[in-house]
Amino acid sequence: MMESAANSARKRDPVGPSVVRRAVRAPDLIIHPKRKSRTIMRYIKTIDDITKDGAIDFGAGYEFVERAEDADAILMRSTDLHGYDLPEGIRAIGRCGAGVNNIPIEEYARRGVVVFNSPGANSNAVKEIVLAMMIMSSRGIVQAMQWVRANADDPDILTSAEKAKKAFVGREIRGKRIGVVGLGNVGSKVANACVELGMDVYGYDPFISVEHAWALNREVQRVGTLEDLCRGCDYLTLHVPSKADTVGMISTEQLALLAPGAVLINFARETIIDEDAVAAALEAGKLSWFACDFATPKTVRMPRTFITTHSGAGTEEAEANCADMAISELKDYLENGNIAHSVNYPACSMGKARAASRIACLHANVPNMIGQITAILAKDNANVQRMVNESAGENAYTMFDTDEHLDRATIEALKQIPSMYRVRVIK
Ligand SMILES: NC(=O)c1ccc[n+]([C@@H]2O[C@H](COP(=O)([O-])OP(=O)(O)OC[C@H]3O[C@@H](n4cnc5c(N)ncnc54)[C@H](O)[C@@H]3O)[C@@H](O)[C@H]2O)c1
Ligand SMILES: O=C(O)CC[C@@H](O)C(=O)O
Repeated sequence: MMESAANSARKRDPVGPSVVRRAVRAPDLIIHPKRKSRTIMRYIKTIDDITKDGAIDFGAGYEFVERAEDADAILMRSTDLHGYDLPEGIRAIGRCGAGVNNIPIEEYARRGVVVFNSPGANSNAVKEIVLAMMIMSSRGIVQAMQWVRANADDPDILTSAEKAKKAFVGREIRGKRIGVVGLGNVGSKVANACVELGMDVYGYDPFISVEHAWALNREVQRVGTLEDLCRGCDYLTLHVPSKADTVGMISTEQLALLAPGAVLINFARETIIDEDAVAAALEAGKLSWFACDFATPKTVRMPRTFITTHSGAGTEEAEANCADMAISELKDYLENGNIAHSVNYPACSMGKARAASRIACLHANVPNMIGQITAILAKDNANVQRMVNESAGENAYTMFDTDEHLDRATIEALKQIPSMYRVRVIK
């Protein structure tokens, strides 16, 4: 399958979604005794334009549907799902991108819906636009271009430009101090690139992963507090997720510590900064420029800003990388129950589902779940080939292969275990 969701839906459904016909649904909730002879189709609902040209490729055995009610999984980008009426049939969500503050991930976990993201898949795109913002706010590039356009009718513009150019004199970034808040996929790349550009680079990330710590250039100096990071910075760039401890983390106190005329760059989320404090710092000249990916009613009214349309990940490469990663995560989960890069369930893999049957249980991370599951299996005299149990925070995942198909009553009994959110009959 290689076509846009809209095209696909149009072909099957010329008069509207109500006539969408379904082939055999994946056996998650219903056991199909004869399913070997029937084709299993899985259905995907897309939300947002996943790629600019609409091309998304799930391969054979998948179809796009218009209505979420008809889908097994959702593939999406930045639409806010808080308050969205998620249909019961949705088992997974693939978020093409890093941030998941637009998805109620804990609520969905308790409904047995696994949410995936695509960590790192767009990080190079963000790094590049952040570097562009640093340079644009250091040199009068945009202003010079505006001057040229405004004076396009001047027959002697070559000479006039020579006189005008002193208004656009800037400064170099080499040798300047930059603070990077958050040293994950984006922040570590920005920090390393700034070292390459000859900057004095400081980083702050109390939760840095081992992988990113290893990837960091040794010249990046790590500091223990946000305040130490901000002190004396000519540039401050933000690369943290939006969550309780990061909302409003850049406010009057942090801005006051920056060097006079510093540049603030926020390509993380609009919530990370206190907008009133940033506006005041711009008015007072404490900040020379504010570059930001989020056009809010307040940011668009601030002086000396470069504001983009949440375009940090807006490259063909990043869109394709994010879609590829999210699609392969969704497919492995729908077909085999394996979980990689989930933001609300633990990673878990048992490889391809090859035994007669594979069952996945999504449940709370509470004592005696495995005991209750195995007791029910014992009653059915089921022989378990392999079983894996993983947990992450409040949620846990138990997956097992059996020699024979479990009967319907056994599946029902598993579903009735208290704190069991969902039971999937994958095969
Ligand atoms: N503008 C865009 O288009 C765009 C694109 C990608 C990511 N983003 C945003 O940027 C964020 C970062 O992206 P990423 O891919 O680097 O994510 P990531 O998860 O790889 O990195 C985030 C880093 O922030 C660190 N962190 C968490 N809480 C922190 C805190 N209180 N103080 C300091 N560091 C903290 C984490 O330890 C982690 O290393 C995303 O969550 C998203 O909101 C925006
Ligand atoms: O989907 C996008 O365009 C932006 C995604 C970006 O904000 C992210 O968090 O990865």
